[in-house]
Amino acid sequence: MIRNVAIIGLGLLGGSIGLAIEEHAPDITTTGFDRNPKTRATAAKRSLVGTVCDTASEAVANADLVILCVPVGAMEEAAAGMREALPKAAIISDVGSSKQSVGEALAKALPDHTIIPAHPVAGTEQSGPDAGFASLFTNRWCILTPSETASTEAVQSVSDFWTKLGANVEVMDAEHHDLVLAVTSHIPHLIAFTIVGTASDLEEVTRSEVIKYSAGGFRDFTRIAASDPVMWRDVFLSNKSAVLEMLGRFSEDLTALQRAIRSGDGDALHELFSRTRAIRRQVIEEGQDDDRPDFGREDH
Ligand SMILES: NC(=O)c1ccc[n+]([C@@H]2O[C@H](COP(=O)([O-])OP(=O)(O)OC[C@H]3O[C@@H](n4cnc5c(N)ncnc54)[C@H](O)[C@@H]3O)[C@@H](O)[C@H]2O)c1
Ligand SMILES: O=C(O)C(=O)C[C@]1(C(=O)O)C=C[C@@H](O)C=C1
Repeated sequence: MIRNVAIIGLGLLGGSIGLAIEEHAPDITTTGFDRNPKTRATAAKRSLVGTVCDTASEAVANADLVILCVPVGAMEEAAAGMREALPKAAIISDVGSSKQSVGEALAKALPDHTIIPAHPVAGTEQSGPDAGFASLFTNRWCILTPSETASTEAVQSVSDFWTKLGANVEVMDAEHHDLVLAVTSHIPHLIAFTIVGTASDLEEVTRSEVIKYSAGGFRDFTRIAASDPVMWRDVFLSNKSAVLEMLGRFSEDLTALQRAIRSGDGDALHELFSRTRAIRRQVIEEGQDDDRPDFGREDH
């Protein structure tokens, strides 16, 4: 039974977890720490957690669940920094977007603790302590990637915790998670970063034209391409092999499309676009789309 949760990193994810606990599980007490003093001040002002602490050690001292909500590349350092202050029975979890390297980093930093890595597949392009909101995880997947030897009670506790916050929980092998998320999240972001970068580098089209005519598809790409640079740098560096594997497949398919356009093969284009349209319809039918008008969450 989880009663005290410590949240390390009080940005979009950490703040949203704090607010979601307050809304859905107010009997759980929350403490939090962020290494940025300005973030700590905003977190206190917005009451993202019950107590904002000045050190990670203070934040974790009474925790039975510690959730690391820092960029993937900062997980090991953040975990090692609180080692001495951690209660022996505390479960350590995280929200990192890649799982294999984070699981390894946490196990290395805290070899004597129970580690249950997690990835709530929910977010926005916003970051920082002003960006969090309580409903972020409602009806979203949260994927747990425990090692084969992890305690089933600890997996159940973390699963129950995320269910309380409104998420649907799935348990998966970390390697498989990284392959799936490479294609459903990481490469889509890479494509958005690339296309927005390409458009802004064009000599024949002015920057003001790019901004002025960004009403349709490109606008959606600019939202994704506005995502946090530190977070995404770390995602690509930590999920290198799965991203490169999926990028290889993507490049082959792109080359085939290039050939179809060059040779005027309308049937090939029509066949692909019909297939992708059917997938979109399935995504909507299965409730994986929340019909945000421009896929944005500017209203939060
Ligand atoms: N943004 C998303 O859409 C999304 C969705 C799911 C998972 N994630 C994952 O969640 C994690 C956090 O992402 P976010 O969007 O909340 O980022 P964010 O930038 O909003 O927040 C991260 C916070 O961590 C703090 N921090 C960095 N290093 C620290 C350290 N050593 N100790 C204490 N605090 C530290 C930063 O000051 C910052 O406030 C990342 O691992 C990311 O991959 C993000
Ligand atoms: O909706 C968005 O803005 C997101 O990018 C969220 C998104 C995703 O790709 O689905 C981004 C990274 C996370 O690890 C999980 C969720």
